[in-house]
Amino acid sequence: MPSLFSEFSLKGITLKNRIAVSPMCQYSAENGVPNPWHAVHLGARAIGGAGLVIAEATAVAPEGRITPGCTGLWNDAQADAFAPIAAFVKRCQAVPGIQIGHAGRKASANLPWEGDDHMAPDDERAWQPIGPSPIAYGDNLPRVPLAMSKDDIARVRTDFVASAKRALAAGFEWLELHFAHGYLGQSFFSPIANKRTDEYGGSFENRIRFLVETLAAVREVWPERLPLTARLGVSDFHPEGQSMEESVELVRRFKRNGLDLIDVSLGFNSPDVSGVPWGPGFMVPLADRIRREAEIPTAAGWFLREPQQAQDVIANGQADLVVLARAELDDPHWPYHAAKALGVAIPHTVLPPQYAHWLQRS
Ligand SMILES: NC(=O)C1=CN(Cc2ccccc2)CCC1
Repeated sequence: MPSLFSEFSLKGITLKNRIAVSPMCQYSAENGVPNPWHAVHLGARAIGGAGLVIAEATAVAPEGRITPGCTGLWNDAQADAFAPIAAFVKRCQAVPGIQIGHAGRKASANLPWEGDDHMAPDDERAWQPIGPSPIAYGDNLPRVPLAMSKDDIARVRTDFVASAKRALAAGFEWLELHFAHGYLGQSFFSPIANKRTDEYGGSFENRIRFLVETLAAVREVWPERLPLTARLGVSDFHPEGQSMEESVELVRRFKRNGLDLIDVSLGFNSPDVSGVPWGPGFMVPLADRIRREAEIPTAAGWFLREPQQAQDVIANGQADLVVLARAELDDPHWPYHAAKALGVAIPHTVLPPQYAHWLQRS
């Protein structure tokens, strides 16, 4: 049995395979409420055989959305709308996960296919982005964020806690804190975005404070038996970005504060991505390093598409899970097709009986 299709147990949860559907923004919600689009988007990939299906970056507060189309868990109506979606994913023997986050200075943007840029400040849909410092991301996201007060920081931390409780109530069994891609959590860690002179900026200890405090607060309400994870940009591949040494140490602190797995990604704190070594599996070596040096289960993503490539990541012990995004948009049955490609004995068992009993017939 290829290791890509081996089980993975973490706390009280067991994944039937190592394939995770990445949290992918659908920009299809109104007032943050998921709808049939989200049910079919996530449900189709649960049917397709992934072991873990993670719902998109879901805002802990209205101003934490990337765009007006993003989902939220800042109220109970949103949680109620997520419940049948989580239940369906579970019915397909996949684990229902959700990523919660705050877009920080990247918030208040147009949908990617409607500009992918900050909405004009006088756009009736727009709102004021907030962040660690009054420093704009730049390029397509030029708005200068309002520097957060200590009260703002405390409020957003409690928003994360409240959203985690709603995720639990909705039936999610895997929680991922969004601390990557230049959004709020990532930006506090980044020397590029965070120029604060109080205890939330400057030194490494100060720049990780928001992330560690938020993780610790969420851990207190997220059941011990369920995995609490985080997606972290471990590098910006940028001279002014945080070092890998700092990222390894931050993950060690996360682990000490109850993190069960780290999903390794990019920082995206600067529009200058000229240093990023784009290419097949280019983040796998960094995930491998985090896994070994912080001694924590790890998920690896970015440009993973071929079955053998994904199989090698797991078989070589470079990560415990592979996270697929575009590969799963391209093919919701990617796990089934990978099982066939990798010679799994009865590949159709990757699919639910409604499909398998026909596909097993020649
Ligand atoms: N919610 C997220 O984490 C998103 C991540 N993205 C990946 C990405 C970021 C930067 C460049 C390419 C792709 C696209 C937009 C939404």
